[in-house]
Amino acid sequence: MEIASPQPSADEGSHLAVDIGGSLIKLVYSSNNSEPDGKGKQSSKECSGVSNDSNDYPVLGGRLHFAKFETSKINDCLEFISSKQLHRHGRWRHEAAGHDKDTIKATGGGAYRFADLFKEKLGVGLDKVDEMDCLVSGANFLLNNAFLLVNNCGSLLFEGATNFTDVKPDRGATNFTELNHDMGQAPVMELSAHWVLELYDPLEVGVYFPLALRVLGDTAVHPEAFTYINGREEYVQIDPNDLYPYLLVNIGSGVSMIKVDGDGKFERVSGTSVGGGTFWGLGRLLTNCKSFDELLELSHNGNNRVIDMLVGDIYGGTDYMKIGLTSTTIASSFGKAISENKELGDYRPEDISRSLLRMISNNIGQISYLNALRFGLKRIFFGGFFIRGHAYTMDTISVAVHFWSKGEAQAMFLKHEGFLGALGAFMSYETHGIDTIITPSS
Ligand SMILES: Nc1ncnc2c1ncn2[C@@H]1O[C@H](COP(=O)(O)OP(=O)(O)O)[C@@H](O)[C@H]1O
Ligand SMILES: CC(C)(COP(=O)(O)O)[C@@H](O)C(=O)NCCC(=O)O
Repeated sequence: MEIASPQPSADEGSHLAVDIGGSLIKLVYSSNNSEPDGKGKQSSKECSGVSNDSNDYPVLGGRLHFAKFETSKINDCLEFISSKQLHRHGRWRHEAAGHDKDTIKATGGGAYRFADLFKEKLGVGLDKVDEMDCLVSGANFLLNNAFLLVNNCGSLLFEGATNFTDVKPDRGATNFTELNHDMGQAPVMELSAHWVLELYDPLEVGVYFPLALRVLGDTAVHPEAFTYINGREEYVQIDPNDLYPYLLVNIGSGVSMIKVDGDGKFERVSGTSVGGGTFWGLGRLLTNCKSFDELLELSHNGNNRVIDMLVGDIYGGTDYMKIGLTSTTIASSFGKAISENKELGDYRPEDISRSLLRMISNNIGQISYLNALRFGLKRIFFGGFFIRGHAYTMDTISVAVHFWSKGEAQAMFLKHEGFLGALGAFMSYETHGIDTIITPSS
């Protein structure tokens, strides 16, 4: 039976795309209003029964919204779509254009698995888009557009920053001109691109909320890729003329490694079944954690050396430098568990979580490096929700890539890590509206 839904308001979603993976459902949808989601209406966080976290991304002429749900809670996701009428807008647009398409773009295995459920509950069909195509087009879009911003120094305007003193003065303060700071009006200032990169980090957006980006002269999307070295995120300026080839490693439930040579030009060159599903699945069994976040949180206070067998454990506390191994290098993940007379309950869940996270991240880093080496690729971009911007995960992956490649290959992480597929599906609409969203009105 179809879920009864309220009438949509004029300014809400105009397109919706879904990526239904083994673990999570990702939604990308646009709205025509430039107000942040939740202002005067129900935000995705507030929507009852919805266990998602979401963020939205203010772009010119509208907003792109990102939300995720556990795949096992698909009904919550359907309720969310219905409550916001996200499935209606694309359809109206199609109808207005003379195409009667009662479909929404969908990728991931769930586009097949749940097609009947979408039809039954929402009355829409799923127009399936290939998962690898979507990952690549989503990644290419983000990586290419980040550069446009970098290239447009001096032509950007921010409106609505409530307090300029909140803006970090040590970061490019000399590079902006305050154009208008009348208390009665929204302050407007001109910024250099570098400065915007810092300001526009979604992690910091809350500080400047409500913030709208207005661009004079060119497209603007915030930067996407960053390296994670010694605990520091460094944004990377990527020249679209020098973007390809690269290796895209998507760490979802499983891991896909894709060599990308251009728009729509790619080959899935490798993969591994030891990925995010392994960490969450094995971790849940071993620690009795109730959520992925709890398992990840546990790892913060864990010590992997309690369970991992180190080179020093085997070599009586000394290094094995002849082959480049220090005494603290992990010789065997979880190896200590065989040599001690201990049961699972004797180990702290924190230590188990830490060892597991380290083992899986390190393994993915090494396989990625080998595939980069195989094809002579210098850049590896990591996406997928396993990463979750988590310091230890990114650090382990970076160290694994750096250690083996001796700095020849660079590991980079994508800010919209888990939304590549959904974004790619969104962009597969013939008129997805992204151009109107990010192109400044004259
Ligand atoms: N809230 C969450 N619930 C479950 N898994 C999560 C969550 N956040 C991150 N993850 C991790 O992300 C992985 C899924 O990543 P994702 O890119 O969405 O892949 P998929 O498309 O296979 O669902 C999970 O296997 C898990 O390791
Ligand atoms: C089958 C998949 C493409 C599905 O994508 P996911 O839902 O995991 O994001 C992925 O799980 C995968 O690439 N697994 C690894 C399979 C292998 O190469 O061994």
